[in-house]
Amino acid sequence: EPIRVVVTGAAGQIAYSLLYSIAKGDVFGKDQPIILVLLDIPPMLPVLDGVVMELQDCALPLLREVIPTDEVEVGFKDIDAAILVGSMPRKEGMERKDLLKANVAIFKTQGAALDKYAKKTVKRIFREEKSKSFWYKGHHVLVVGNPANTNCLIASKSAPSIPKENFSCLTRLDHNRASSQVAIRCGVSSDKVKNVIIWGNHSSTQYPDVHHAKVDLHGAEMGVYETVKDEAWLRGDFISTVQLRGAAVIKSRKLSSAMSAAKAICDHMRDIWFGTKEGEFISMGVYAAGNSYGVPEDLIYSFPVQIKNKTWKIVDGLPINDFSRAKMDATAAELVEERDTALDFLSQ
Ligand SMILES: NC(=O)c1ccc[n+]([C@@H]2O[C@H](COP(=O)([O-])OP(=O)(O)OC[C@H]3O[C@@H](n4cnc5c(N)ncnc54)[C@H](O)[C@@H]3O)[C@@H](O)[C@H]2O)c1
Ligand SMILES: O=C(O)CC[C@H](O)C(=O)O
Repeated sequence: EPIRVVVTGAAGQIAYSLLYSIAKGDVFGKDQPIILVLLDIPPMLPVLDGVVMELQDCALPLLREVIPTDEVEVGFKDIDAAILVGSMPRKEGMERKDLLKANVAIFKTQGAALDKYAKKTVKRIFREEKSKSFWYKGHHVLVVGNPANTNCLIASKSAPSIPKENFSCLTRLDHNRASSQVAIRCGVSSDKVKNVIIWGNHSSTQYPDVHHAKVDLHGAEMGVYETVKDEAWLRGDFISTVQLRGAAVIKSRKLSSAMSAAKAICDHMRDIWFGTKEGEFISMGVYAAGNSYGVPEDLIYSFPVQIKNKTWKIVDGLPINDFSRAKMDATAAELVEERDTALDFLSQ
């Protein structure tokens, strides 16, 4: 049976890099037929037609149907996975939270539409509770549009019939950036670095943490701190490079990142579908309720996560030193402020 995957902002630049990878089986598997639903706003329908033509012209065997639309009831009907990209990107000099007013309304509307039209698949979700950790099976809504954490929280709050655990936001791009910076520094390929963590907000307050990360150096697994042997870099330029990378790409390209964002979306969704590797964790923004790190509960906060049977679980019990604690709290404080501002906008 084909699965139905909706991508919003389908006429935009991230979607242009993303749709081919999804349609050729990089995300949901090489044997999984797909119906791609492309949602954008009415003025972009002519552009969507061009995207449909190109997808057809790729002659991809797994792609059974492409449905372009500007209607949420068509876009979200019976979906198995939703990738919510559609929104405004920031320009040079803006912070991601400057997009809050413009974008948060989109995610409120789309959360409500998911609640209404995506119900059939949502009912297939079941929930199993294990002490403090929660495991869920089900279909997934990934929020990419910025400010991604707060948009995700608002979409989820606007979809009360969908469990919060079926929503996540993209911090995998930051995770990949952190892994790659460490790999370059150690002179290894990026697949030799595992278990970096992005804590908190997909913003310049995010905390890229390598205290628990490992590098495979010629077959020997080593801690990143002991391998890099440069605490000043790890606590200084490494962190700021990852925190400010989005802005650096905009400054250079005059457009926000798209190829790397699309790759990160594929990594994120593939891990939801197929699980994370044994002994490894990845970063994603998830609902903070029940976390063991003292992060305020009513936030979408990026944590280290392991995924099995399409269900994610925050990795508990990692020791947190004072340096990390302060940074984790600072990014949480920003998220609290963003949430309250967003709720304020939406109530006006
Ligand atoms: N979380 C991340 O890591 C990450 C990474 C890169 C970009 N982003 C964000 O992703 C978003 C999209 O970036 P882009 O470069 O593709 O932008 P873009 O401007 O190229 O494309 C955005 C598309 O969204 C469409 N759109 C706007 N409102 C919509 C709505 N209500 N419903 C459906 N579609 C709508 C636009 O018409 C446009 O086609 C931005 O907010 C950007 O900041 C997030
Ligand atoms: O706003 C930006 O920073 C650009 C898009 C994305 O969030 C990124 O991290 O590259």
